[in-house]
Amino acid sequence: MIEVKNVSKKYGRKKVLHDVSFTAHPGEMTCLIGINGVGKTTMLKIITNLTPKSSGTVTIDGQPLQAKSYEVITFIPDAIPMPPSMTIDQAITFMRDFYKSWNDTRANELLSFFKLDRRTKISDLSKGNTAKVNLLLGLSLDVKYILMDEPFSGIDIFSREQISNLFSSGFLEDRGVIITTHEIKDIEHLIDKVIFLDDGRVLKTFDTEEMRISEGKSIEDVMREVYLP
Ligand SMILES: Nc1ncnc2c1ncn2[C@@H]1O[C@H](COP(=O)(O)OP(=O)(O)OP(=O)(O)O)[C@@H](O)[C@H]1O
Repeated sequence: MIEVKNVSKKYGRKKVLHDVSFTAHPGEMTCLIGINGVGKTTMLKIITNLTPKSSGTVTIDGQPLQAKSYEVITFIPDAIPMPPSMTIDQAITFMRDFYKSWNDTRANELLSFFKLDRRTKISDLSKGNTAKVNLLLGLSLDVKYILMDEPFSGIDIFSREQISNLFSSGFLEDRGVIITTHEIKDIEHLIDKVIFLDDGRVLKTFDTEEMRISEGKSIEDVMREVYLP
């Protein structure tokens, strides 16, 4: 389990996260929802130690993040972190050399799922295909927890559909996923737990299935109540 407890973050004098607490579990998709600038990316970067927190604690399976944690958790940023001059194949080789947890079989499955040609240069890919390669590089690591920052941002409806199909097709297996988004339409059916953020604060947290059963509400219904009172 990933446990975020009373985490606050300041950039200079600006406080961007206020006492944020939540948990994310293996086998579940936890979604951080909020408009641009509420602190979603900062939260993911704090969990993976890419940015320091000002206070609070983060533990992964009861342990604070340490160098070997990168074999259990990965962060997929909203833009591909590889040079545009690389081919997909070179990016794969880089990842394979760098990470012990790299899984070539999974990478090959993803290449065929997305119908990508490994000889293509990243600079020659469409926005949608760039997003798919970015996901492929992260999802091909055999890690227990995957953090994804806005995987649907700025891509066409067909690419969004294909990525959403991938998420529901068993590729995520029993891994724990934390995903950020400001539009839940494409993945609403896949989300187990929701954390609404506003201005760096948790507004509401709920289990989607429980909410559907007890109050008959979808995530979008609750969103309207929370953000448009
Ligand atoms: N390195 C930084 N230095 C100073 N301020 C920053 C830095 N990174 C983010 N911020 C500020 O922190 C706040 C939260 O940013 P963050 O990127 O975490 O939000 P977000 O919810 O992910 O937004 P988006 O959906 O636009 O990515 C914003 O006001 C942003 O301008």
